[in-house]
Amino acid sequence: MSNDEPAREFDVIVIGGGSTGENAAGRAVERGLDAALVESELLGGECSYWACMPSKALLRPGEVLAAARAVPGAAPAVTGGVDAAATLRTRDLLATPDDTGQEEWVESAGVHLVRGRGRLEGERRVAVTADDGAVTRVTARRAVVVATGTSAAIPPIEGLREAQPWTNREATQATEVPRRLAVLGGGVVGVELAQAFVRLGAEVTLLEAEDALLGGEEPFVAEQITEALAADGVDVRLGAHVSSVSRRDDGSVALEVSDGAKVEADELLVAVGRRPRTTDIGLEQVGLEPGRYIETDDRLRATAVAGDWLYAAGDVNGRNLLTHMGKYQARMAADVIAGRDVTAWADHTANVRVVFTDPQVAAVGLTAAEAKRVGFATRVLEVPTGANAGGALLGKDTPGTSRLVVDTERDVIVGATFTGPGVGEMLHAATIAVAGEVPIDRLWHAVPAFPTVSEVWLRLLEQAGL
Ligand SMILES: Cc1cc2nc3c(=O)[nH]c(=O)nc-3n(C[C@H](O)[C@H](O)[C@H](O)COP(=O)(O)OP(=O)(O)OC[C@H]3O[C@@H](n4cnc5c(N)ncnc54)[C@H](O)[C@@H]3O)c2cc1C
Ligand SMILES: NC(=O)c1ccc[n+]([C@@H]2O[C@H](COP(=O)([O-])OP(=O)(O)OC[C@H]3O[C@@H](n4cnc5c(N)ncnc54)[C@H](O)[C@@H]3O)[C@@H](O)[C@H]2O)c1
Repeated sequence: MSNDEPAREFDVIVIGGGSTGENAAGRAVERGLDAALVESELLGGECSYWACMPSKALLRPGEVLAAARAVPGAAPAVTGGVDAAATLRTRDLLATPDDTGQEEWVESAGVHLVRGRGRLEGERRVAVTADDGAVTRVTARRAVVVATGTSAAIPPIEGLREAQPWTNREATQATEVPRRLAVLGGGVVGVELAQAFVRLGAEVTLLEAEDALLGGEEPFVAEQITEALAADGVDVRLGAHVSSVSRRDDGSVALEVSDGAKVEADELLVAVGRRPRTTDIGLEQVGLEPGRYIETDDRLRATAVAGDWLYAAGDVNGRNLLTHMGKYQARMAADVIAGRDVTAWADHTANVRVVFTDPQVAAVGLTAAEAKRVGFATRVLEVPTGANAGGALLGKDTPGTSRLVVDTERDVIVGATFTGPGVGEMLHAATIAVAGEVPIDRLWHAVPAFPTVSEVWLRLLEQAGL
C-alpha cells in the first residue's frame, strides 16, 4: 500500500505479535471485534524462539538425568551426562526461528496480520513500515494495544558492548557449547542458563552484583539455588562488580572484577535484566517518553494518555515480565476494550513464577517480607518439601522447602513458595488458594492424594493448628 492510500480501520490494533500481542488480538476477535496485529520480526516473540521454550529445552535433559540419579534402582543406568548435540537438536525442534505455524494460527483466528514495524502517529493512528520501506496506515476505532516487549539490557561496563556478548538470544540459539561461559547476572535468566550450560558440559562462572541470587524471592531460594549450582560445578561469585570486559584476538573474553579478580571465558552471557522496546514506536507522538515502560492502570490503559484508547500489555508495561502474566493482561485488555468490567488484579496479589532450575522454584503472591511490608499481619508456615511419602519416592534426601504466608486477620494465604524437584507442577493449587482467597479451614478439606508430594499441604496446614 502506498502512502496515499486511505488508512484501513479496525476496532483494535495490536503492535507486537509476541505471546501477549497474539493473545490480545485473538481475544478481541473472540469478543466480536475486528483486530489487526502488527509484527516486525517473528510471530510468537521472545518466548517462542529466544526465551521460555529454548531455555527449557536446554534444561530438561539435565533435570531428567538428575531425577533418575536420585532413585537407587535407576541410578546405575545413568552412565553419562547430558548429550549436548541431541539437546541442541531437540531445542531446534521446539524453538526454530520460523513462524509459519504461528502465522497459520493468526489467520485461522480471524486476526488481520500486518508485517512490519509499527509506530504511533497520533491518537488511534499507526503507521507500519515493511522491510521494503512500504508504509501501511491503520486506524483503530476503539483502541491500540502496545505489546512490543523487552530486550536484554546491556549495562554501561567498559568494553562490554565491543566484546559482543551473548544476550538471551545468542545463548538460547547457541549452535555449540562454549568450553568456558561467564554469566553476568544471577536473576532468573542467569541461573537457568548457568545450570543449562554447566550440565551441557561448559565451565560456568556466574557473577552476581548483589549478595544473593534470585533477589526478591524468599531467602531460602537463594541459598538452595546457590548450593545446587555450586554442586553442579558453577563457580558462583556474589557481590561481584565487573569493571571492564575485553575480547582478545584469540576470541576469548577477559573480565576484570572490582575486587581485583579476573575471569576468562570463551563466551559471556549478559543477563542483568530487560529494557522496554519503546524507543522507536512513536510514544512522543502521544505525549509519552520513548525508552520507558508504559505505565498502566489495572485495566491496562496507559495512565498518562487521555481518552482511554491506548493500552499496554505484557513485558512492555513492566508489571510482571512473564509470558503467562502477559497473556493474562492481554485477555483483560481485550475484554476491557470489548466493554467488560474487569481488572488485572492478579498482577499484584497472585503473580505466578517458576524458575526451571533443578531444584525448581515455584512461587505465587507475596513473600513473607513483602507481606509484612504491605501491612499484613502474617504467620509463616514452613516444612521440608520432601518430608512425606511422595518425596521419599522421588529419592533419598529430596531437597526443598515449602512455605505459606498466611494473613492472620482473614486466615487466607497471601503467598506461597515451593522449592524442590518438579514443584512447578504443584504451584497451581497454591495459586487457586491465593487468587480465590480460600480460608485455610476450608483448605483442610482439599485432601491431597497419597503418596504425592502435594501432601506437603497437610503438614503445612497442621502447623496452622488444623
Ligand atoms: C531466557 C529467558 C527465558 C524466559 N523464560 C520464561 C519462562 O519460562 N516462562 C515465562 O513465563 N517467561 C519467561 N521469560 C519471559 C518471557 O519471555 C517474556 O515475559 C515474554 O516473552 C513477554 O511477551 P511479550 O509478548 O510481552 O513480549 P515479546 O515476547 O518481547 O514480544 C514482543 C513482540 O513485539 C514485536 N515488536 C517490537 N517492536 C515492534 C514494532 N515497533 N512493531 C511491530 N512489532 C514489534 C517483537 O518483534 C516481538 O515479536 C523468559 C525470558 C527470557 C529472556
Ligand atoms: N522461568 C521464567 O519464568 C523466566 C526465566 C527467565 C526470565 N524470566 C523473566 O525475565 C526477566 C528478566 O530476567 P533477568 O534474569 O534478565 O533479570 P532479573 O531482573 O531477574 O535479574 C537480573 C540480575 O542481574 C543482577 N545484576 C544487575 N546488574 C548487574 C551487573 N552489572 N553485574 C552483575 N549482576 C548484575 C541483578 O542484581 C539481578 O540479580 C525476569 O524478571 C523474569 O520475569 C522468567
